[in-house]
Amino acid sequence: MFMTPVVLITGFLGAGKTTLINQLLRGDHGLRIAAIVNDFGAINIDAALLADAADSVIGLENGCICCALQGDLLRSLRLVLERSPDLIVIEASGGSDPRGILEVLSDPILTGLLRTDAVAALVDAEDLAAAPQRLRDPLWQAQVRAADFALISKGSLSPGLQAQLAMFRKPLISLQDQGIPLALLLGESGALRKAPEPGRVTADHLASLEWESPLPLDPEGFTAALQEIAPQLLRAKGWLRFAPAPGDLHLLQLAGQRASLSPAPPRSDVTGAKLVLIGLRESFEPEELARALDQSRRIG
Ligand SMILES: Nc1nc2c(ncn2[C@@H]2O[C@H](COP(=O)(O)OP(=O)(O)OP(=O)(O)O)[C@@H](O)[C@H]2O)c(=O)[nH]1
Repeated sequence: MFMTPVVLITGFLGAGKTTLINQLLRGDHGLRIAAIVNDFGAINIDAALLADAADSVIGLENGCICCALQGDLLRSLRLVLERSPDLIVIEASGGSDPRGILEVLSDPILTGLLRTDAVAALVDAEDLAAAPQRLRDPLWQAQVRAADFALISKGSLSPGLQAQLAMFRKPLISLQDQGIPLALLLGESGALRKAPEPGRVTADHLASLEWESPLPLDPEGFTAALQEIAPQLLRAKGWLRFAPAPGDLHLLQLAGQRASLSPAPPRSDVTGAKLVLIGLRESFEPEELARALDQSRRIG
């Protein structure tokens, strides 16, 4: 009997999971791929970024599919299976411990319907170089430990970091040098799998804020606000319009040290701005962040 293969993509905030899945969906493999994505914040940005490329996309927001949303994930999987895709890709939020998701995938209700083919962890080379303490983050470690292999994004790891990562005993694949390992992602990595250690790490050390503006922003005010708040942020993403040309929608991406704005396809639900900001709880001040961003609404 055919069992639908499932690929789980995990990795820390901003490591490149959505980017990888987009490339996978658009690849020249002829497969009908369904995607299930889970954003850390309440605004479902990843689902929108993948919507054009997948056979079907289900976005699960406002919670984590490794714990609070386990039931939603199970329902989504059953819904997606009705469409008989060739492959299901699940993007775990950067705040998930993949063990909770693997638990759902082995739920007896799904027995005989799907099989977990690959668990890949994205490892952000830029982020590790700038913040090597990430290697000690229990959530980051849980994501790498649960994976069959690690995909290194955003450049190469220094020899020192490579040696530290080697302690996790996972095959390391450089996306920059080796490209996307389609064979591993599409079915040949099951042999690498070992049962994950029991337990679950939570994302209690992370905090998030959803910030919206009904009005377009002042570009200079926004740039100044972003510079001011950047030290508190691990990740920010969302859509923006600026006052001089409110017809143009922009996608903001901030991951680690890098921020970018790019043109985004039209959306009628964003008249000004819709952003999700994520940081470490110990240094994350939502009121302060909102106050700084509110300033960028003031034009002139
Ligand atoms: N230079 C470079 N940038 C990348 C690469 N992969 C992703 N990015 C950029 O990193 C940012 C975050 O990428 P995403 O794919 O959204 O990361 P993510 O892991 O899905 O993020 P979350 O779901 O928010 O945790 C975006 O600005 C991407 O364009 C890469 O291999 N190289």
